[in-house]
Formats: sequence, C-alpha cells, structure tokens
Amino acid sequence: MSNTRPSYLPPHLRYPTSIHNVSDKLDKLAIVEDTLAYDDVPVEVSGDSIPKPVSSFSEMGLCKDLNDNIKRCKYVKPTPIQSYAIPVAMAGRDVMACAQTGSGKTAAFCFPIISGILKKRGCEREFGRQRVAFPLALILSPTRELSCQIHEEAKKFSYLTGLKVVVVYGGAPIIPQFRNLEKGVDILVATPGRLVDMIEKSRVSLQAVKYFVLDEADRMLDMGFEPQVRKIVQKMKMPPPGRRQTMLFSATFPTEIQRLASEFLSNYIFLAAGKVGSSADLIVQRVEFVPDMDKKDHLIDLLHSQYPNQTDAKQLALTLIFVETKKGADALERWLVRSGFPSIAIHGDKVQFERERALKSFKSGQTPVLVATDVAARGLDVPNVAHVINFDLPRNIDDYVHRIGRTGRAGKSGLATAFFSDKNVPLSKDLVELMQGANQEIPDWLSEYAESSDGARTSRMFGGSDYRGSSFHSGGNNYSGQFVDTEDATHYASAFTYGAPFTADCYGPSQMDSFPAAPHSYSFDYGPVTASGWD
Ligand SMILES: Nc1ncnc2c1ncn2[C@@H]1O[C@H](COP(=O)(O)OP(=O)(O)OP(=O)(O)O)[C@@H](O)[C@H]1O
Repeated sequence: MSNTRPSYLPPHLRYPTSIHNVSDKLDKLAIVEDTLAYDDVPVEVSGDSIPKPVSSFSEMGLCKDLNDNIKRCKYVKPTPIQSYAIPVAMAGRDVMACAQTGSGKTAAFCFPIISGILKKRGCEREFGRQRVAFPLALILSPTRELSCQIHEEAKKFSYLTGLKVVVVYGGAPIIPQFRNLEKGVDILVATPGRLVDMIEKSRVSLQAVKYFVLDEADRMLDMGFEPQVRKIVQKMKMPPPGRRQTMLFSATFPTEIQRLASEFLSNYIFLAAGKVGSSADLIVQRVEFVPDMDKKDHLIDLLHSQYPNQTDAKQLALTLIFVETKKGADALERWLVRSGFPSIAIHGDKVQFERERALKSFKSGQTPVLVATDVAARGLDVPNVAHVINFDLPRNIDDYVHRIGRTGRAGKSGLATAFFSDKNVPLSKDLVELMQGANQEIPDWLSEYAESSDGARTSRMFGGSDYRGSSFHSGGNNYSGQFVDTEDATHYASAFTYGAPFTADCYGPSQMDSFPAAPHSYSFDYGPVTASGWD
C-alpha cells in the first residue's frame, strides 16, 4: 500500500486505519473451529540414538492404568510433541523440548513419569506418616497457579493408580502442605521458593528423585528463578544428571538458556515441535495503534464490538486482558466493572485465595473478563478463552507468545488483539517477524515501524533449534542423530494424521468412568507431521 499522507507523520498516522469488527472475527473462528488443522507441524529432533516417535498412545508402552486414564480423558491421539517426547522419555533419556503453547506438554512429561514409577514398583509403596518426604519425581514450575494446574492434571492421569501427587507453593499456609506431605508423596509439584524452604526445614529430601521436570524451563532458568533452581538441583542432594532423568519443557527456548540448561542434562535429546516460539496458526493476531490515553475507551469499544447484539454481559466469551502493572490491573478491573463488564483482576499482590477465586470465577464464565499481569501469561490452561487482549504489550516477544497462547489451545482457534502505542516501537521488529511466521495480516504502519527500528532484539527469540547446532547434524536434514529403530523415519513422518476429534478437559478426577467432557469439544487435525528433510 502506498503512503497516503505526508511522510513527516509517524507511520500509524500515514495509513488509513479501520476499527475491526471483532465479532466478525470471532464468528469466523467459530466456523473454522471444527476443521482447523495444525498443518504440517514440523518437528526438529537432534541427539544421539533417538528413540523413534509413535503415532498412538497404545504404541508407547505405557502401563495399563495410565492408558485407561488417557481414555477417560478422551485423548484419542498424541499431539506431535507427545508423539516424539514420550518415547524418548520412556527410553529413559533426558529431553529438552519446545512446542507451541497449548500443545499438550504437561501430559508429555506426566505420562512417562507415572508409567515409569508404576512399572518399577507397582502401587505397593507403603506410606506411614513420615516427617520427611522422599518424592520420586519433582516437577518445578514458576507460579502457584501453574503448579496447581499441573497437580490437577497429574492427579487426573494417576487416577486409581495409588500414586500420590502433592503440590507445594508459596503464598499459602505451610502447615497444611506439611500435613499433605506427611501422608506420602510420589510426585511432587512445586514452586522453587517454597520447595527450598521445605528442604531447609528438613521436611523434603530430594535424594530419591528419579525424574526431574522443569516446566516453562526458560522462565525457570532466567534471572529471576535461576539461583533457586540451581540451589535445588545442585546443592540439595538431588541425584546428579545421569542418575536421574531430566526433562525440560517450554514453548520458547532461547539459545543462552539452552546452553545454561544443558548443565542439568545428560546426553539429551532436543525436540522442537511446531514453529517454536510461534503462536500456532490457530490464533488470529491483530495489532491496532492505540495511544496510551485512548486505551480504556478503545477497550470498551472493542468489547462492545465483540458482542454487538449482547444484552447480557455475563454471556461474554472469555476474554483475557494483559496489563503491565498490578496497579494497572486493579484500575482496569474497576473501570470495566463500572462500564458494565463483569471483570476480575489477578496479579502477584493478591493473596492466594483471591487469585484462586479470580481464576475460578473466570474459568466458570461467571466473570468472563480477566485482567491479568504476566502472572497468568504462562502455562495456564483455561478452555475456551476466545480473546486475548494485550492492553499493554510486554517488553519482549517471548512473553507475547506465552500470553497469546492462552487462547487457541488444544487445537481450538483463538483471537489475539494488541494495543500498540509509541512506547512499543522497540517490539515492532520481533512482532512483525513473529506474525509473518504465522501468516498473519500485518498493518503497513507496523511494518514501517519495524523497518525503521534499529534492529535491536527485544528478546532472546524463541530458540527453536538445538543450540548444539551443526555438530549434531547428520546429512542435510533438519534432524540430527539417528533413530534407534532401523525402520525408515519417513514412514513415521508420513504416518501422522491427527484427524480424530476429541474432547479435552481439565477437571480433577472424580468417581466416574470417564472424566467430564469439556464444555466444547475441540478437534486436533494436525495433518501430516513431517520431520523436515525426510519427505
Ligand atoms: N492428546 C491430547 N488429546 C486431546 N487433548 C489434549 C491432548 N494432550 C493435551 N490435551 C489438552 O490440551 C490442553 C493444553 O495442554 P497443556 O496445558 O499441557 O499445553 P501446554 O503445551 O503445556 O501449553 P503451555 O505452553 O501454554 O503451557 C489441555 O486442556 C489438555 O487437556
């Protein structure tokens, strides 16, 4: 498009803008939902003697009780990351895995742990009341909410197996958590701070840990958490790499974090499923130029346009709004409520009880608008979030990827809208690159900002490739290393078609044969998965 206004104006004023009708977009998404595909999910695999991927849960050698629970969850087929990562982990190998948000990484690390523990010892582990807990598996995650969610998932997958899954996290009274631990624990899910505290109080020992997982591993190893994680892994008697199995998972894996992480691993296999760091083509991304002072009014317009015929605001599709500060979250919540939109805020200054209440109310649809800081950006799996709005854009593109990944999950489509203002110009280059990679429509003004920005990166940029690089490359392929099975890998690549519909849910276990179905059923239709270079 050619410039229509004088060039001394900033890019966003030079191009005609249109207020998008969001309800249109949401309607279209609803239509494509049932047929949407993760087309040709590319998978990069590298390392020595790579166990071959499989296309069904039954081929994974998981134990029977777990297979029953997978059926109860109505998981019909493994997602691409599950197809690759579970066989690797079942073979006892360490793994560093990246896959798009909402692509089933939790199950990818839970299944091998559950199956591994059950196979080794059955369900007969006797727990008397013990003062010191000796977990066999430790899963670390950055936030309380995410730890609780992983705990729920792991409990669901271990339903009727006799395995004990316990969660400990900060911001909540420690005594009840001690009591839970005393009843015995096989799989411990924890945030780092509370775990260190418990180890120092001699209530948890890591000496028996056979499986160690870092979920959101790049976040866990960046500046905020790295010292605590290092202390836990290297100074608190956890068995060293090689004597424990270590699995690192995230949707983004910057190169320098990979390098750091490799210290914790032994002869590991690197996996990247999908355009790593990308946002899945399932998410339609829109960027609008909105000056800071106009953001609130614009948000109200947007929410109104989302529901043009809506009389009952409580019927709003779930909308998650990200802001930069805790104060900003509270202020926006008040503004939205005054404007007639049932809203609730979640951020790090709220006590645990308030955070849980906010999340529950949002999940149930009772309060369909959640205003959040980055505390809700990673990992949280709320089915049916229709729209993520970046009221304030984050400073780096990795955070943007995780934020918008709260929609478009489990094969479902979603919409993400960003309010871009002057202060976001440094993000423009990465944003354009990300959107190009996901085949999104890029406004001309945004491309121009990107071209004129100085080229500095806002982020560590995803890291979708094994940092060990060419030394592990074999031939001209995008995978490196060899599958241990002699069968032609191409066979596996082309055998993956993820056409079967499934329903997903995230409820805890209950006394029933099948876990309750999600309010909506999603369709994973990945199309063929290709390990690039083989086809
Ligand atoms: N094989 C499967 N079939 C159907 N649904 C699945 C399957 N595996 C996982 N799911 C569902 O997909 C959703 C997303 O899974 P999960 O939260 O593990 O994603 P994730 O990759 O960890 O996302 P994030 O990067 O945001 O943390 C969950 O609701 C889960 O129950």
